[in-house]
Amino acid sequence: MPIIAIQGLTMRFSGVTALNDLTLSVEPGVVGLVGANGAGKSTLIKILLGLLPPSAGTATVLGLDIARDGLRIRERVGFMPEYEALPPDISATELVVHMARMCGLPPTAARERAADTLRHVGLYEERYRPIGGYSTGMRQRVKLAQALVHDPQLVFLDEPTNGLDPAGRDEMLELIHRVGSEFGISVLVTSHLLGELERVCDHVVIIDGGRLLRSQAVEAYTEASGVLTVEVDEGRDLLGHRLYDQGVAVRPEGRFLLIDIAGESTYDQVRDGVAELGLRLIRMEQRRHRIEEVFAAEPAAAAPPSPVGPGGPAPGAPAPGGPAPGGQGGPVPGTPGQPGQPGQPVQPPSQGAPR
Ligand SMILES: Nc1ncnc2c1ncn2[C@@H]1O[C@H](COP(=O)(O)OP(=O)(O)OP(=O)(O)O)[C@@H](O)[C@H]1O
Repeated sequence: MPIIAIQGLTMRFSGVTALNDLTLSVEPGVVGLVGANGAGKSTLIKILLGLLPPSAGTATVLGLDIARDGLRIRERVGFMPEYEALPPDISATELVVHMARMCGLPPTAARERAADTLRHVGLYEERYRPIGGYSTGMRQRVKLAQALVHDPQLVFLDEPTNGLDPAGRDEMLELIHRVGSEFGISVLVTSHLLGELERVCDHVVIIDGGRLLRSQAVEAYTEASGVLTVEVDEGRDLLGHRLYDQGVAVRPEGRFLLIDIAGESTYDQVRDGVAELGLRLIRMEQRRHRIEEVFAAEPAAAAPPSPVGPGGPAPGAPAPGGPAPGGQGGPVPGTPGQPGQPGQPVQPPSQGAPR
């Protein structure tokens, strides 16, 4: 049974349509909800919690109707809001115990659950310090702890990595992964960065302007491409030139050669080339797409690759064709990069982007 089922959900504010006829079904697991700023993510969460009545449409959360069962939904669902309103003068323990009591836990159980939860999020040592002295990363963890303290079946995390440095972001993503895998709690996590959710989610939903763009398993976004990544110990350019002379579409990228697969013969040509040149083959594998490549800007995506060979880029020069396999990826061409942020801000897909 889906944990969230949405049918024709529309939310109009004066002059703004935040959600536009959204229909979506979400199965248990760790699910990413990705969209640019203003795409409608927070509005959707508020509606699903039964806090905001939609202009049109229906939805159920854990089988409960958002129009009738808001209170019961909020008993079973934890919520980590995007914006913080944490009281600076009290400790994490006081706040999280208070939230547990608000959820109906008796005093002793509330204290025990709060201590456990603060340990899980890595705040156990600091739990008696006033929140006002916490770093951004610690405050995000307090927000996560209060969302988990009543042992929900499902948790909504709204931009949990906001404001975190790369190390803090990695730690938060690891925590989110553990919430899903170790605690068995389903997660709906929002982000405006495609790349970071790819690492922790089973499924990613992409919305733009309140409309659904895509909803599918992460593997479906990252399916194998028609490009072969080849790495040799030394002699990358020797091999590249040889393949180019044989009519193979080949281009350098970092220490790799990227080769368009024309069929089984491409593998044979690479293998024969490596053997005849006496090189040591380190890797030959079909490259997988990264989610953000699906949304790469049209002009760059359409640019013809430069071959290795006459007129091609100098060995070692940055090559077109996207991020290095297994890397974090550079900025989408034509958009400003976000220093220190893995993944890309979501770009509305260009006209020709696959859907
Ligand atoms: N209470 C409101 N009154 C008027 N407009 C609103 C209200 N709440 C949200 N909006 C508008 O609805 C649209 C969607 O906002 P929402 O906060 O859901 O987006 P988001 O994807 O969560 O983005 P962000 O991460 O920037 O918050 C935006 O244009 C926003 O300005």
